Amino acid sequence: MAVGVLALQGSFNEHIACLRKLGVDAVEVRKPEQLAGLSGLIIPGGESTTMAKLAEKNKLFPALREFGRSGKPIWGTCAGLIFLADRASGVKAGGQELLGGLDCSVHRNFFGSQLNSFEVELPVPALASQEGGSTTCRAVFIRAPAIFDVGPSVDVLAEYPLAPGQAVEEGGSKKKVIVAVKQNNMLATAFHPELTSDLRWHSFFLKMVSNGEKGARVPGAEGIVATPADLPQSLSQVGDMPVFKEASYFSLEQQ
Ligand SMILES: NC(=O)CC[C@H](N)C(=O)O
Repeated sequence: MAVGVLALQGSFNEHIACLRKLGVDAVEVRKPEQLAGLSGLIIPGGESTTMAKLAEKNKLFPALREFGRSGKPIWGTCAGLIFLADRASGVKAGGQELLGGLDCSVHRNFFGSQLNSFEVELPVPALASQEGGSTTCRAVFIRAPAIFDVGPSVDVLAEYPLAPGQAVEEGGSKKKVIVAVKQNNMLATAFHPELTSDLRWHSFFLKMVSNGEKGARVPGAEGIVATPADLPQSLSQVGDMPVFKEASYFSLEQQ
């Protein structure tokens, strides 16, 4: 079983490393013909407008759409989520091409700029019930999008309760937004599991791939998502990952 990672720009190397840690053949995809023979595809985070331009330049859109239509699993993280969405707001002037297929409305930069990037311990009960382990995962949000609404065949796997006064681009009255979903053969997360050592999202996706997933619902996804009432305890902001602390420590030492 080989899984492709769209390798036009963004965090494709990190996804490939996670797949290899799980013993899966990972293939970099830059051209339409490289999709042949793959059982699943990851579209990484990065910058969705740039990624769309590069995909267009490499004539990838028809082959990517065909890949999704054939029922093969596709997982989009962050920019990859925007790519998969049927509807996107907050896009750059002139718009951007979307792959589509995922029945949701996404705001491209909901949480703001790079300076508004953050990490949280995010409640992920549906993931934990399938993969075991903690009922939260460390979620890294970098210039992250958010999902405002989803169609009836979409399972919501995680929600983010907005902190009071949290700076957002749109929808200031919202109490929570959706940050992880699954619809048939499509999985999407607004955050970056590939930047943490928790491999459960990759393992979750690989189960979709090995099941040749076409339309399964996530057992129990409905009604077990965290509510805003869980916020103080379960959604506390966490500090930078140790790797970031070390990097700043070394750069201070060298000055
Ligand atoms: N980390 C990310 O992938 C950020 C995505 C970014 N908001 C975009 O427009 O593509």
